[in-house]
Amino acid sequence: MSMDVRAAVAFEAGKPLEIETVQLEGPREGEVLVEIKATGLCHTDKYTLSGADPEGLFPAILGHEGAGIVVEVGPGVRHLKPGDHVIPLYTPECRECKSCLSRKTNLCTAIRSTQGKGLMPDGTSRFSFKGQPIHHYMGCSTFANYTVLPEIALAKIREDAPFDKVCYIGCGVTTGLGAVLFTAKVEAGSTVAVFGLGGIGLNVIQGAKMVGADRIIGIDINPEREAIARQFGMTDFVNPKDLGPNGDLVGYLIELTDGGADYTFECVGNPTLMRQALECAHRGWGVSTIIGVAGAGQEISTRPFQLVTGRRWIGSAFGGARGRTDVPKIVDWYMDHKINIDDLITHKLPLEKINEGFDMMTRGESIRTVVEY
Ligand SMILES: NC(=O)C1=CN([C@@H]2O[C@H](COP(=O)(O)OP(=O)(O)OC[C@H]3O[C@@H](n4cnc5c(N)ncnc54)[C@H](O)[C@@H]3O)[C@@H](O)[C@H]2O)C=CC1
Ligand SMILES: N[C@@H](CCC(=O)N[C@@H](CSC=O)C(=O)NCC(=O)O)C(=O)O
Ligand SMILES: [Zn+2]
Ligand SMILES: [Zn+2]
Repeated sequence: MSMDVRAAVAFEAGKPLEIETVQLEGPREGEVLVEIKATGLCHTDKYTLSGADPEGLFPAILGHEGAGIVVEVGPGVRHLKPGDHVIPLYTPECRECKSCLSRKTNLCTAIRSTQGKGLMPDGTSRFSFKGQPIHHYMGCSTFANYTVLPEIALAKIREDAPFDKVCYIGCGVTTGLGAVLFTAKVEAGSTVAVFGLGGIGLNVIQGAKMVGADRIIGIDINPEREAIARQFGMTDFVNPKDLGPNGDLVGYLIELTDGGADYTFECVGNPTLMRQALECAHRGWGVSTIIGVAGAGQEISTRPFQLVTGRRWIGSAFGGARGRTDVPKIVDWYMDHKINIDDLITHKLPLEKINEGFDMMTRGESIRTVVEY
């Protein structure tokens, strides 16, 4: 049986999303139908819509930062029931695959190949429009008021958590906090440099403050980001534009930190900044974590000497978090006022105005926009 749902459809790269009524089939074996109550707009959605994502497929229903309620479960679903509150996981946690069992990574491989093709694990799509299939996106497709996901791609959360806030835990909050806590494992007393103070970078700052970093340096070309970053724990702000057209950002940061930062994070998706973030990490022990997603064909480079002399270059997806295990805990942190989400959600829109949310992101006016259904 299929149902009508409201969705913002990405028909073509580089074109605005179009609000349409599309058809959604019910859940099959191991799948769950979820009513999405709210979704955040992440830079990654904009990146894929732009056409820069080598895995980008069209038409598709984008969105991967949602929260909602289970409506129906398919055969074989063991851990969820109608009425449960959930957060969709673009990084699932099956607890059975080689990656999950390794305990070395959060990158569950159980359904990654079909997810990357915009399909459910059985190789088909549940969405269609005028009889033609529409691709799923990152296994989530939260820009629709109902969606279907595999059970292993849903974190069950407490029922008193507000959807319009905790949806952000579905990507940005977990990515930023997790990169500090689970990937880099920043210690108290550290010096941290954060490149890019958007929806991800501000959560890196929040995480660094949480673990007791002494000094937290924020780097952004948007001067509007200074005040909010200071509110979240940034101690020093650097606008690379203030250094002039030939400014030496790396040299400036090394001097500012007496030899380099213990930990640096790239939260923009710009290979030049990735190099700068590595090179301003401290000789001998500095760790630089790439979070930003770069466009198709882009590559990173540095002199191998930078690594020979003890800097380490690592990356983090979904903050290294194991979604079904860690996301409910992060929801608890929010409910216990241990983390601040409210001040990062700067705008709320109905689905019909979703393109305005992306326009504000492009102009640097919003941190996170949330669409409430
Ligand atoms: N690895 C992962 O798991 C995830 C990666 N991402 C990626 O993280 C990146 C950031 O995402 P959001 O914070 O949502 O984006 P955003 O658009 O909210 O923030 C980007 C920030 O970077 C700043 N910026 C742009 N160019 C800059 C430059 N040359 N120097 C310094 N600052 C600059 C902007 O002013 C803005 O404040 C994106 O590439 C996104 O795709 C997002 C979520 C998860
Ligand atoms: N599809 C892109 C890469 C996109 C990417 O790196 N995604 C991140 C999450 S970004 C969230 O906002 C991620 O978790 N990647 C791991 C994964 O398995 O996709 C490309 O092909 O370059
Ligand atoms: Zn995201
Ligand atoms: Zn797995």
